[in-house]
Amino acid sequence: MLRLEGVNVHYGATRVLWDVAMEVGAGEIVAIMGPNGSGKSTVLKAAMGLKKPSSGVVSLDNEELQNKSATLRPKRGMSIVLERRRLFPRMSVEENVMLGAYTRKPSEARETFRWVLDLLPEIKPHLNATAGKLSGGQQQMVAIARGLMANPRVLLMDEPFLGLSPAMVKTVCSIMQMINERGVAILFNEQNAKLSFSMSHRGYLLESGRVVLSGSGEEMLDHPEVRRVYLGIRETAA
Ligand SMILES: Nc1ncnc2c1ncn2[C@@H]1O[C@H](COP(=O)(O)OP(=O)(O)OP(=O)(O)O)[C@@H](O)[C@H]1O
Repeated sequence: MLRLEGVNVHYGATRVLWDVAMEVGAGEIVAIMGPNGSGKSTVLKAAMGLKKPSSGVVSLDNEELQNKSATLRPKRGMSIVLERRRLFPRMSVEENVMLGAYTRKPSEARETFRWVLDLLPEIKPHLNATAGKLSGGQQQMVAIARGLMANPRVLLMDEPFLGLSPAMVKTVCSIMQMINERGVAILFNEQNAKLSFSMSHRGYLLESGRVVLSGSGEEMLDHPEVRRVYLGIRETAA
């Protein structure tokens, strides 16, 4: 459904993505893993239309979107949960969540809001609280709720586990699986190889702006390069 083909991105004269090709099928969880600065966030921004590729194709269900405005994506079924949550700290939780529905009719938005609260009951008691007062984990849930308000078929998540406690990582991980079980495909990025690939159907390894490896989550975890460089496992000779 979501496809990137030959995507190149520059920041000024610096090229940061090199012919990136990726695909997210309906109902999949797909991870982009790679070290700091490898271009993971830029891939998501290019997919969402927040950074225009210098060349290449971004398509959703075969409709090319790379030259269209970012505001079309939510209407087509794409939504993003941005890194470090990017909430409006002085607005209430409910106001922040409802911002995710800016392209929807009020009646549809109300219905999705009920669905979102069903899925994320943890935020219910905080709806009137100021978003900036919540813990990091709670804020991440609010950000996810806001992303879901567009009723996406594909949800992009930029470093969803950044700065969370191990317990909260587990919670967010199971929320992502729950969202996925409701039929929403997820493309997310994360620096931890074990976490990325153990919870995804497929994964990509990005290094210096290039896709250097791809495969099922299991294949990625078993790959000698991933094991050696990212999992720190030294193979012993037989
Ligand atoms: N707005 C920008 N202007 C100039 N260069 C940028 C900008 N945003 C990112 N870059 C550069 O592009 C490259 C890729 O950055 P990106 O944030 O996509 O990587 P990342 O893999 O997501 O890294 P991290 O895990 O640290 O978030 C880096 O070299 C970064 O310095």
